[in-house]
Amino acid sequence: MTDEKMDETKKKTKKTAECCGFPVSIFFIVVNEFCERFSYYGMRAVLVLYFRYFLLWDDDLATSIYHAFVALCYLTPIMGAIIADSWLGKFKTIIYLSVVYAVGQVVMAVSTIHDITDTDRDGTPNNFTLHIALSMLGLILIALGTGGIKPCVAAFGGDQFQEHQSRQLNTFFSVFYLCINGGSLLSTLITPVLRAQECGIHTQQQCYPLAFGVPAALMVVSLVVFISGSGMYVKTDPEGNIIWAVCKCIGFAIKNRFRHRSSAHPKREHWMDWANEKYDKLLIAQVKMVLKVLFLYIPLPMFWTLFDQKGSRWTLQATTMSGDFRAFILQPDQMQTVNPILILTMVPIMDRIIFPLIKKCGLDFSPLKRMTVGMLFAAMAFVCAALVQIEIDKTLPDFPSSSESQLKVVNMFNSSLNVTISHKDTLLIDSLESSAGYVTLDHQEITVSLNSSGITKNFSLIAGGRQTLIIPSDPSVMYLKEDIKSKPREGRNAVRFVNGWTAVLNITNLESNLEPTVISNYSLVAQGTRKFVLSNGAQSCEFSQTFGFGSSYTFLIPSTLFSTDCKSIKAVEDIQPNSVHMALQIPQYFLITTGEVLFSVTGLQFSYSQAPKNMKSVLQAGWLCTNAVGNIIVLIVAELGKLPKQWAEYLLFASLLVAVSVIFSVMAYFYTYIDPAEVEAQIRSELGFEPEEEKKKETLEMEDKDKDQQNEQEVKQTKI
Ligand SMILES: N[C@@H](CC(=O)O)C(=O)NCC(=O)O
Repeated sequence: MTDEKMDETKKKTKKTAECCGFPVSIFFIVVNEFCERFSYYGMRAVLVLYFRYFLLWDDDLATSIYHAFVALCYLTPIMGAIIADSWLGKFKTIIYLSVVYAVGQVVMAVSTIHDITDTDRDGTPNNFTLHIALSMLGLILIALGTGGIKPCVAAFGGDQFQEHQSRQLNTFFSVFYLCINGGSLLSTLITPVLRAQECGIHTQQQCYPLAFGVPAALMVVSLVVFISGSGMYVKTDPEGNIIWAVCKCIGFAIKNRFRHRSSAHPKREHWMDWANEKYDKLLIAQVKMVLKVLFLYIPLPMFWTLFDQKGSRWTLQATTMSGDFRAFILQPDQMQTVNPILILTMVPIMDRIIFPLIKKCGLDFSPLKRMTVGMLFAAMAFVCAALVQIEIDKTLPDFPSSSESQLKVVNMFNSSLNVTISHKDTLLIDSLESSAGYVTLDHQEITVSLNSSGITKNFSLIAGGRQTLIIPSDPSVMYLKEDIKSKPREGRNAVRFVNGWTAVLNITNLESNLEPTVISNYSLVAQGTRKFVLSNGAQSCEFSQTFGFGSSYTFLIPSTLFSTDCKSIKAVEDIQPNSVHMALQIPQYFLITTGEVLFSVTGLQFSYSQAPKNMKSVLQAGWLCTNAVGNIIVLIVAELGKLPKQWAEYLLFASLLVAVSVIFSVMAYFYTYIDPAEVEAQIRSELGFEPEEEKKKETLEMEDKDKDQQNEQEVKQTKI
């Protein structure tokens, strides 16, 4: 026997150090997972904003690239599993791919430094191509790394347990999940705060380098922690190119079945038995086990399709709600942290109280039943989301349809005006006032007549748009300005000013000085009381306004501005602030998280326990792939399924998941749980093999004897 083989045998029989019944090496693995998930979720938390506000992509492109990246992160586990199971083993795969991951995070952080291409020092990069290229390279490396190590880390953790530690193994998967969510919670809270800081060499900008740099540092820490535990791990070696062997075995079975399709050939118990002619019974049995589980996975992506929308659709829903919790203000994207917070509390409650209680009541709550119930919880979460959406819709403005136009009129003239639109609607508007709300018109070509002065003017409105007609102090130069026709993003407030004063004004928060009679572009301001200082160089005054979430205002500045110390400024509300409270999202978060605990934590354990020893990472990868497919479904639905009402889309998803969970429960009913080790041992004994370890020990002893005999012979020969 070679030294290598002897080492391997020793490794497999190695006794690991234990603490409270757990292998000590587990400590390094869970800390590693905590840091890695911090790195991943921290980066993900600010990614869409980076696309939107640094690379200046539009909403659709930013969302699509974001979901494509998430999908890629869950597709690469297949590659990681192949490398681990057939080439490097889990330990080395985790180390090498973590290096790729850390490099990716560093490249990503570098790509966010605007100063590297800001040659004219105006605060915006001058070479977007370089930033885009670097960030795409960074994201690809991150996806390779995070996805590649994902199936290996959980399976590697599982490998650390001996047979007598099966109870601890289940606890390990729960603790593992807690670490994932601990990392995710902290990073989702911290990185948005880091982003909000200002930094830069030449100009101060939102600090994306810090927001991406900290996750990069955590990834390096994760790698160092993992390497530190090196001496303690049980490292099982790869067992050859198992995936290729499985594919060949399946291919042969199909080919052989096809060749013997005539009724003359007796049927076999399982179609994989058609591989009997060429492949050994053990491999065929292992393939059957894996296929049985993979078949069960087919309906699972639908769960992830719903689950992953908490990062997109639900966050957008939160932007139309009020985040004022009195003691603190919650931003729409921070609402996502409710999920990891609930996970951290619910996993222990489920593990310690609910599951033991169910068991005590004599109820059978097997893993597949848990997963089915988990799906139903997720469906209920979407029903809740639909109900909340209906409440929100009641408070949303009626934005125009694509064939309609909406018009508001602002009177900056020094007396009341009768404004007639297209000889039909007549509006009486006082000086420094606006019409009450928007007039909706089903045509775009309009005539506006100011009855007292006899001025008449034709305008062409934007179809599907909202506009304001400004009548300045000289009504003959009245003009149109386009208004926003959706809620301002991220729960902020859109404000603009109409300058009715006689000269140019400088207003804080506005990009440039405001000419007389002109209306400014929108500026976005956050919730709270905001102060605006207006000055003309010689005089200045300030006024304050308290904003909620998602409102839009036009402030009318009168000619008496400085004589009234800004008090005569008139606020016109174009879009009312959000009035439905974000707390209403808590029930849907609670339901989806309960679903996640039942579905995801159980699925992770199930994938590990039902896989043959040499195919554990393969099944972990298969499990993660269901997540990738779920994200791809989100992408497709976002592109194709444009339902007119958001609540209807939520209900559609809920119904689809209920239908899928019924199918899954039928499939689960026919699934028989197995102990892969037992099945393998049974087949080995049927084939006349002895148990693996015994056999190896015997081989070792026999080889030792052989060596002794050889030595004796050599000695004899030398004597002769
Ligand atoms: N609950 C999620 C984390 C989050 O969305 O913040 C989770 O546990 N995901 C599993 C994972 O492996 O990241």
